Amino acid sequence: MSAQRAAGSLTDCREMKEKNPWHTPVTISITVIGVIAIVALVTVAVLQNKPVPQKYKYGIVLDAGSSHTALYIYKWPAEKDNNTGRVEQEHSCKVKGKGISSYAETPWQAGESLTECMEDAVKQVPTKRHFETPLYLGATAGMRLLHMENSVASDKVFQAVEKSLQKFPFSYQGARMLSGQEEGAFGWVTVNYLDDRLKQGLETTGALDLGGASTQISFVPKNYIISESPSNSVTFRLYGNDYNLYTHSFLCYGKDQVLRLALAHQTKSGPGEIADPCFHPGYSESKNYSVLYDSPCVSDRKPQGAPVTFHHKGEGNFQQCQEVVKNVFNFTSCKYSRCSFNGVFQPPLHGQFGAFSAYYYVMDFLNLTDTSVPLTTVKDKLAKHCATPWNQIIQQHPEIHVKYLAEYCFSGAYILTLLTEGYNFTSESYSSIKFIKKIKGSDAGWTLGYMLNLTNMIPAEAPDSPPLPHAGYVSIVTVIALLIFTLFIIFLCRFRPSSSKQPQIV
Ligand SMILES: Nc1nc2c(ncn2[C@@H]2O[C@H](COP(=O)(O)OP(=O)(O)O)[C@@H](O)[C@H]2O)c(=O)[nH]1
Repeated sequence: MSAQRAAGSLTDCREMKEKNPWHTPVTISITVIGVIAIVALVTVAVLQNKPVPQKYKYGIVLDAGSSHTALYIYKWPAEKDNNTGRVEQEHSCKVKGKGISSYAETPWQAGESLTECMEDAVKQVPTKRHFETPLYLGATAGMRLLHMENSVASDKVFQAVEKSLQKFPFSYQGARMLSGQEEGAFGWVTVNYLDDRLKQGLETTGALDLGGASTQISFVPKNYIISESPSNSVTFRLYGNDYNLYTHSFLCYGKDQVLRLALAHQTKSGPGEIADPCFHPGYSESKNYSVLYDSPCVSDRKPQGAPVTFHHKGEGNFQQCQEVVKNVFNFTSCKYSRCSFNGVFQPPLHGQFGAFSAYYYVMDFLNLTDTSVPLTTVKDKLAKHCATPWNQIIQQHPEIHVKYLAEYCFSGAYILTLLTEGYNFTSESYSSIKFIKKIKGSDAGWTLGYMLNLTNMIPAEAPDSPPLPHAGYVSIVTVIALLIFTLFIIFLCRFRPSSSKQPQIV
């Protein structure tokens, strides 16, 4: 029936043209005007909503760690309101030499050490963006220890660093010491931001950071009773979601300071020689006592009348090494419902964890980043590594810094002990840890979270998203315009002839 009707109306249209010769030009004119109107409408829609060419903003953060300083340049789209565009790491630069806290006696050198990476940053950031690019320096546990030891010296180091950074054409925002709690919390923000967990309100990932002088654990526990230890809690409201984060930073439990603690513990028995199970058989070095005890983490353990040097000899025994490492933890006192170690409150572990910094360096070298491998196998592999003679290790890895190479057995044993005995990861929950260096091209660490916080780049409430993306908007306008035009043509065909036929009827 409808096909017949459609055929009928087509015949009508044909008849109409034949009977009304003036009708064709009118229809053509209307059609042309209609087409022009639609083209104009769609052009306006396309141009009005077209994204402007991508421009970027930049931010620079210097991570002044205990062992070294690293500079990170971040970049994000400039046209997003309130800087809410996705932030990515654009570039990084490792400052040559040691951390700024090692320049306590020559503070000006701390400032000077940053010059090369800063000059690199000047080249990396487009010149017209220099003056508006914020520049931050955050110092962590190395400077915390120097401050404890000698606050005048740490102030001088900060002054020297500040003087040096202000010479560059960026918007200098200050150099300051981060608290352990900030270091832990911003590491957690970085990991979850990069994984897009915050914006989407997904279950968050815990953050495990192992530095040279301190180590941090941060995660959102299940059924967390904050009042049990308020100093371990940080609350955030991000993208409209509330987070009650547990975080703790263990000063002196970074891998360099723990090595000192372990050695200091062993020198108690006899100061002339340390037969160390955590170093490879055949390893033999003469070391300086004053260097070993030159840290507030161990200074009170220095034996009376110790000689100037001691002989550090490797034994390569993983089982014994584990015992040595366990001795640096205190598991006896806990005034809370549960503790990790040294009387520090820790709620039950919950969710997945990302372990970065030295966790990654060490486990990656040892080929142990796969946490689906049973813990017993991990320990067996590490025991084999520890028992390998030192000369063989050097021969097998000529490209690796000897200091790092000598310490992997100790560091591996420390990491496993810290995770299992310290934080209570079991053979089952060990697989919830992922050893990571980067997430989507950006380094895992506290720096990105620190900058996101200081530049207000993570809003407390979820931003209003535009109702449609640009392409969607243009498509809808086009479809609606075509629909109106088609209806208009149909209307013309069906109703116009009847008025032109009337005079004939009359
Ligand atoms: N094996 C290895 N260790 C590293 C490397 N870079 C840094 N480390 C060590 O890893 C530990 C942590 O370094 P880092 O994350 O820079 O911590 P921070 O200096 O305390 O902020 C320190 O003991 C460093 O000596 C690396 O590339 N390889």
